[in-house]
Amino acid sequence: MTDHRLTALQLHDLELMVAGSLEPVATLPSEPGGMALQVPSADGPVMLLDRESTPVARVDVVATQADDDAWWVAGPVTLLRPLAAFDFARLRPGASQPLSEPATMLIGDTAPLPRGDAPLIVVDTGDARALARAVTRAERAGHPVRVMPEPSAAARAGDGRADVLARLASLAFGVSVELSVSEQSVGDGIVVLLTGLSGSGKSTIAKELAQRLRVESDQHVTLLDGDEVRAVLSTGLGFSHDDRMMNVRRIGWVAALVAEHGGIAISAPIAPYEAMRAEMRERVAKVGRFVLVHVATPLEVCEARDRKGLYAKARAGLIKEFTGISDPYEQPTDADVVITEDLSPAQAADRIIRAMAPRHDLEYQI
Ligand SMILES: Nc1ncnc2c1ncn2[C@@H]1O[C@H](COP(=O)(O)OS(=O)(=O)O)[C@@H](OP(=O)(O)O)[C@H]1O
Ligand SMILES: Nc1ncnc2c1ncn2[C@@H]1O[C@H](COP(=O)(O)OP(=O)(O)O)[C@@H](O)[C@H]1O
Repeated sequence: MTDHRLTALQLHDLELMVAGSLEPVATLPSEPGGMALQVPSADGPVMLLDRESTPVARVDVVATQADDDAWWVAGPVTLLRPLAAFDFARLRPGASQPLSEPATMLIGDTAPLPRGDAPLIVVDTGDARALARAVTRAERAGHPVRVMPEPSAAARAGDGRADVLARLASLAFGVSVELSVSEQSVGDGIVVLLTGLSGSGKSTIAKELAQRLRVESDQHVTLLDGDEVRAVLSTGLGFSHDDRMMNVRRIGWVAALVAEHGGIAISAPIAPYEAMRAEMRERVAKVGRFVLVHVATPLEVCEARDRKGLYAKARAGLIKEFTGISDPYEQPTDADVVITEDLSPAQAADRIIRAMAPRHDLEYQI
């Protein structure tokens, strides 16, 4: 007897066999479909162990194929005990809720959601976090959702993967299946720059935005916190024209790096000068998208808020070169989004998210 610890996808194979969507037979890799098992020896039956090393099924080997110093084995699979529950069990094959058709299957982390409330099929690739995010995103958008466990055969199918998944999903859920495909590329990175006076609400909105995107987007989100930037990245810099230019240049450099690697960077410096914002836009445009958000709370409102007492000090001449009082704030004329003070931070985040997804604005449901 040989033990074989199943991979996440091979566990899906068993799940589909139990649900009746896959033949209950292990196959050789040269045969289409089924579970292909490579084991160190081909003597006798193979015991299949789950992720906790519990024996869950047995393969009675009827065919073998040598491969370097291992063997591929094939034969009927017998389930020995119920499989441990999979994530979102209620949505998986075998849970037998009828689905209206046609259903759309999302392939890839950023596949656009269809309009309306058409049923969606999310693929479980074995990444629990990605699955949770995809299901949450689709359910929040009001779609009935089912989860299709990716079988090992789909992963082996190369370019044919999407077709294998669609065919099996159609079988598993009894509906015709359309595909919505996306593959994330480097150019998907985004930099959001929130600019505005001190106290305008940049940090509050930036935090709200980061929180929302961490749930709704499949991209990694980096919040370049203002205080942290000044304390670490720009330590030693003050508020002279040149120091501010350098501060925002550094923020732009880090943010562009995040975008270059496919992430979302959110930054919220005052960024008072047109030239520094243009420089950041130009730098980011080479690697991803740049979204300029003007938090346009008027000076009187910011000054009335004066949370840190800085405006009072600036008025009293105790702080020199204070933006809006004794240093200029050059109003942006090229903002992608303008946030007025009548919007709540949540409404402001909504607007920004819409502006971030111009190509398929239903990708982020608001
Ligand atoms: N002279 C002067 N002018 C403007 N702001 C001042 C100044 N001195 C200190 N502070 C505090 O520093 C925060 C602004 O830093 P930033 O890095 O965002 O500014 S800049 O983009 O480099 O212009 C800003 O914080 P926020 O209120 O969060 O905007 C101020 O609290
Ligand atoms: N609609 C609003 N949007 C954002 N902040 C608001 C709003 N209304 C009131 N505030 C308050 O204004 C202050 C803005 O501070 P902050 O977000 O730190 O601004 P900034 O980062 O631009 O200096 C916070 O105390 C926040 O609670």
